[in-house]
Amino acid sequence: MSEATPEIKKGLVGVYADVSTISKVMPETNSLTYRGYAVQDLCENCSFEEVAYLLWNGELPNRGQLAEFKAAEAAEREISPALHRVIKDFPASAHPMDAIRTAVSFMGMEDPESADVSEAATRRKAIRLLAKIPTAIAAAHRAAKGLPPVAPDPSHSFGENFFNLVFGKVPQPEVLKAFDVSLILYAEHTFNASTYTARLVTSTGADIHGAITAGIAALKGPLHGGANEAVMHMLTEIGGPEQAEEWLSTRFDHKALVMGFGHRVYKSGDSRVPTMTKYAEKMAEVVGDRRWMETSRVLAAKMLKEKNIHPNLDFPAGPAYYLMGFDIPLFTPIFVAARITGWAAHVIEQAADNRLIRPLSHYTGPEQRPVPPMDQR
Ligand SMILES: CC(=O)SCCNC(=O)CCNC(=O)[C@H](O)C(C)(C)COP(=O)(O)OP(=O)(O)OC[C@H]1O[C@@H](n2cnc3c(N)ncnc32)[C@H](O)[C@@H]1OP(=O)(O)O
Ligand SMILES: O=C([O-])CC(=O)C(=O)O
Repeated sequence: MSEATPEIKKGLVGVYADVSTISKVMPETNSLTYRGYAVQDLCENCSFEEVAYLLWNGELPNRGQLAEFKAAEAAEREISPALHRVIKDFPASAHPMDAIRTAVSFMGMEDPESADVSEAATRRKAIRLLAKIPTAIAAAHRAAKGLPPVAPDPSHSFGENFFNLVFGKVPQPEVLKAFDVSLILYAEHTFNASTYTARLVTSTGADIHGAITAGIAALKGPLHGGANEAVMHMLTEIGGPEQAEEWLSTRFDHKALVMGFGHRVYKSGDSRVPTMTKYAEKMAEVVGDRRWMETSRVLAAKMLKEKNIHPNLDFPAGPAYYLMGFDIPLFTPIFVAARITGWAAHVIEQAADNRLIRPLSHYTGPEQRPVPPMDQR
């Protein structure tokens, strides 16, 4: 006798899986707060380091707390000679997301507190991850190009350090500000797929390096963080605003996805897009190349008019990073460098009030049957 099919929430659409005090997405007003502060307000008034502190501690830091936090992060930026050696041996063709996923897993094996899942140890490990992830991303990127790594400079801010590690120099203030804004916007977004992955791993009692390794694997997918790279591949394939309408019509004819559009939660606009677009426009001005923003404008207008689908954060972030000079395969690793803050906040929250995450599946395979002898199969 077949059982009645229970209600299945495919993709867990609309399911509340837990409570959280970290951030709030309000799709009805296209808004987002971190610990109660509007993300736009944080972008205009805070540095990425202040936002990282906020996510991990629940309140913005005062001057002394910020100085202490920045010093703790700056002191942990070096990666070990063993990790440098491993990175040098990565295949040059490896995707940087696979490189940083492997590097974080390696950092877990080296971490002196690897097996300690107490909150105090997890917080110390989170700082080490925040500090070392840019060093590993940049070392792998440069090794794949046959370049030596650049040593982290503890006198640099988080953003300055990232540019210096990748390019060996720090850009002008407008570029640094746009980069910092992108990190703040990418830092946290409730129970998205990668954060939920990190919480699920944490729910088994596993350590933060395991949770973040899994989070990075989930973020790489083109339906999630990988979309910021896909957006730029799409824009370069289109070539310019003149070709954008026709290119999009062909996508519609093939019922193909258009990268950087749509969102599971926001259906009438992603809270972060106006701010990121403003800073991507500034990058276009700084570089003196409006082609990508013009192409984006044509695509967004036609998507809205014909499909009623809005862009998500990856849509303006892609061209912003391109205009800052980053190679396309570095875009999702930059997302990792930012989202480690949100992931770690969720790891800490999950562990503090944990219950193993284990949903049910409704079986629709063959009825129970005996194993036939080999000569009857
Ligand atoms: C930081 C981030 O992770 S933001 C997300 C980044 N991802 C992307 O940009 C990839 C492209 N977008 C998508 O694949 C999807 O919009 C997702 C995965 C983000 C959300 O998926 P869902 O919530 O399952 O989509 P949703 O149910 O709202 O889709 C509704 C309809 O719009 C269509 N749609 C949604 N997004 C797109 C898109 N980007 N291009 C074309 N059609 C789309 C769906 O195919 C669906 O059509 P249907 O009703 O004819 O089947
Ligand atoms: O919330 C989501 O599903 C995806 C997203 O925008 C993010 O992780 O920033």
